[in-house]
Amino acid sequence: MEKQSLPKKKPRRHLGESQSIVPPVTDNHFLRCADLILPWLDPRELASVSQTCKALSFISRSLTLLRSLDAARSLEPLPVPFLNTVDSKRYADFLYTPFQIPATSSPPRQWWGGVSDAQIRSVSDSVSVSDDSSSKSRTCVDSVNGRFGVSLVDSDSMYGCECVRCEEGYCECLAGTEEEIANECGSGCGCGLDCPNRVTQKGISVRLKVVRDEKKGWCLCSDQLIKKGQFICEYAGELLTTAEARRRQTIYDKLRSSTERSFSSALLVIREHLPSGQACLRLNIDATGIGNVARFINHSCDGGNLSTVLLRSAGALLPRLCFFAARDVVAGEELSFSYGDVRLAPSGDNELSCSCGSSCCFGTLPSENT
Ligand SMILES: C[S@@+](CC[C@H](N)C(=O)[O-])C[C@H]1O[C@@H](n2cnc3c(N)ncnc32)[C@H](O)[C@@H]1O
Repeated sequence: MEKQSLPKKKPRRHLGESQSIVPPVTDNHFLRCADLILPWLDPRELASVSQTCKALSFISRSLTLLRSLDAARSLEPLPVPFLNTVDSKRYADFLYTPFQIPATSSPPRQWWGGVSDAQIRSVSDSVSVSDDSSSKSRTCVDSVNGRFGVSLVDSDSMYGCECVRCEEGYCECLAGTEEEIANECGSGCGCGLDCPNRVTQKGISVRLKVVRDEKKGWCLCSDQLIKKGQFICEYAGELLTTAEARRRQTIYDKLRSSTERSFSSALLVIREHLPSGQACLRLNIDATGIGNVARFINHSCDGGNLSTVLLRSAGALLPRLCFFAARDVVAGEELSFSYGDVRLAPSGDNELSCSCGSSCCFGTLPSENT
C-alpha cells in the first residue's frame, strides 16, 4: 500500500521568532534591519511604524512628481518638465548646474524638489508624523549652490566695457579677438545682467520640455514657437582635462556595453580650428553626471534645428558653447544638432545606431575618438 503523504502544515509564526516577515530583498539593508527589529514590537508600535511608512511613501511619491515637473530644479527662470508615455521612468537622475563648472570627483547631494511645508504639515496631521526634512533640504540647496557657483571668471580682467548701459549690438566687448569666438559683455564690464549684449547669461527663457522616446531616450523639445536666432541654452557641465575626458569615456563605453546600451553619456568635445586648420582650442564638457538641459539634446544627421556658437563673455576664462534656433521651431518639435561627422569618426564596437529619422541619416551616431 502506498503511503499517503499528509498535506504539510504551514509553520506558525510568533512575534520574536527569527523568521523573515518581509520578502527577502538581498541588497536592501533597510528591510534587513526591519526584519530584525519589527518582530519585537508590540501592536501599537507596529501600527506607528506602518503609519510612518505610509507617510514616507506619500512624501517620496510627491517628490517624484515634483522632480518630474522640473528637470532644472528651479535653477532656471522657467521649469522644464519631463513627459513620458513610453515607459515607467519619471525623470532622469543627474545634478543640475546652469553654468560650466570645474570637474569634481565628489559631487555633493543636490536639493531637488521638496514637499512644501504646508504639504508636510497636512501629511503630518493625517498620519501623526512630524518631519522637518523640508527645511534641511533647503539648507542643502544653498550649500549646493555655493558649491556649484564656482565661477570661471577672471574678476581682475582688464577686458570689458565701462558702459553704464550698453547699446544693443554696439559695444567694444563685441569686437572679438579670436576669429571663431563671438563675444558678449560679462563680469569684466561696467554694465549689469540686464545689458542687451548678455543674451546667453540670463538662463533659459523659452519654454522647453524633456520628452521620452522609445529609441533615443530623453529628448529636449520646444514647448512654444521659437523664432530663428533665439537663444536656447548653453551646454553646461563639468570642464575636464583631455586626460580625464579619455578616462571617463572609457568608463562610459564600458557602462554602455554592460547595461545593454541603455546608459547615455553626454561628454562633448569641442575643437575650434584656426583658419590654418590646426586645432587651437579643445573643450571637454561632461554633462553626464552634472549638467543642464542641453544634456538631453540628441543628434540629427541633417544638422538639426540648432546652431552652435562658441561664445566668450568679457572676464570669462573660457568660452561657452551656446545653442540658438537655426530656424523657426514650432511647439512640440524636438531640438537637435549634429554631434559630428559620422564619416570622419572611426567605426568600432561601441557604435550606436542613429534614430534621428532624417532623410540623410547615416544609420550610426558619430562617435568621438577622445
Ligand atoms: C547627450 S545624450 C542625449 C540625451 C539622451 N537621449 C538621454 O536619454 O539622456 C546622448 C545619447 O543620446 C542617445 N542619442 C542621441 N541622439 C540619438 C539619435 N539620433 N539616435 C539614437 N540615439 C540617440 C545616445 O544614447 C547618445 O549616447
